[in-house]
Amino acid sequence: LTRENMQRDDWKDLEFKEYNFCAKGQPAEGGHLHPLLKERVRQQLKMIFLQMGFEEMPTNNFVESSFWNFDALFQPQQHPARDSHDTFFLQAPSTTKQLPEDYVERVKEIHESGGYGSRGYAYEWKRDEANKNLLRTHTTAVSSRMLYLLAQNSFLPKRYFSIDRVFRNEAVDRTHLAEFHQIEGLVCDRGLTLGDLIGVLHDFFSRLGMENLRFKPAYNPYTEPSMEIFSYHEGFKKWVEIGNSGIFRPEMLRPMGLPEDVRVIAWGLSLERPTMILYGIDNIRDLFGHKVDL
Ligand SMILES: COC[C@@H]1[C@H](c2ccc(C#Cc3ccccc3)cc2)[C@@H]2CN(C(=O)Nc3ccc(OC4CC4)cc3)C[C@@H](O)[C@@H](O)CN12
Repeated sequence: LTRENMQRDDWKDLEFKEYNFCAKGQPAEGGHLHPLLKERVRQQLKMIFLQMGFEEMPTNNFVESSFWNFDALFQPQQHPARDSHDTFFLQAPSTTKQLPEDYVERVKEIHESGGYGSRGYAYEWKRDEANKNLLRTHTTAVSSRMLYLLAQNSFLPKRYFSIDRVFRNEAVDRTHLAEFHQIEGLVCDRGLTLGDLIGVLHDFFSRLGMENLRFKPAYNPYTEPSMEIFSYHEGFKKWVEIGNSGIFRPEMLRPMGLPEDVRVIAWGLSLERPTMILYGIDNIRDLFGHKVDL
């Protein structure tokens, strides 16, 4: 039935089948409680950090330079996470302008030939690569900015946290979208050890109702040692991975100008995973409400 034969009235002698009032409508995609649900879990986590004496980091810049997101973290320029299959690079503005030049020089040095006891990566570090703007792939980019600032004045012990959106250029599926909220905590002080990291993890996760933790050796380019964190979930009767953690490497901290005996312990988890588990949601799309047709 076209608009023309509607206008020409010749629809009157056409045969129509009975209208089916029982036809199913379009499926109503994902519920829309999620911003409130996630916001409630986010506020609970913020309260936990504040009660533990942590200050919130300023995370209102989704756009970051590769320098702060990768190079400052001693993540080599040929690392796979840095290619456009895993990272959203910006076309405009494609490059960052202002970087602290003296610090950039020390970062170039530590990547190319090491220093402070490190061998470095022995490759030619390129400024153009560091200048590329991207959507931050982790809130650890904000942590590196905050630690650099800490080193600019006379060092004082600090506890920082952040809970904000991060972006990964990855295939989306039922439980993974191209973005999620990362939760990150860090403690910066003289002489911190792995024991302090394990202790602060027990303190933090016990406030989320997760008591018996287990730790597994892991790898991150910017932490050594690194540990995956597991907690036994009574409901599922199995060990659930609840986050990742580690001690930031000297190759990241020393070029910033932090004193040799200063250590930084840090950990991270996502906001979506706990929200899904705490509220029994099994499709991450219900949490975001994105109409992503796969
Ligand atoms: C690309 O995906 C990364 C994300 C996200 C993640 C992983 C690592 C970090 C980090 C870090 C880090 C490490 C060292 C120094 C600084 C930051 C942050 C987020 C979660 C981290 N994970 C995660 O959140 N799991 C989780 C957390 C809480 C929880 O609570 C329930 C009530 C019981 C349940 C589950 C672990 C896995 O889900 C993992 O498969 C997915 N991970």
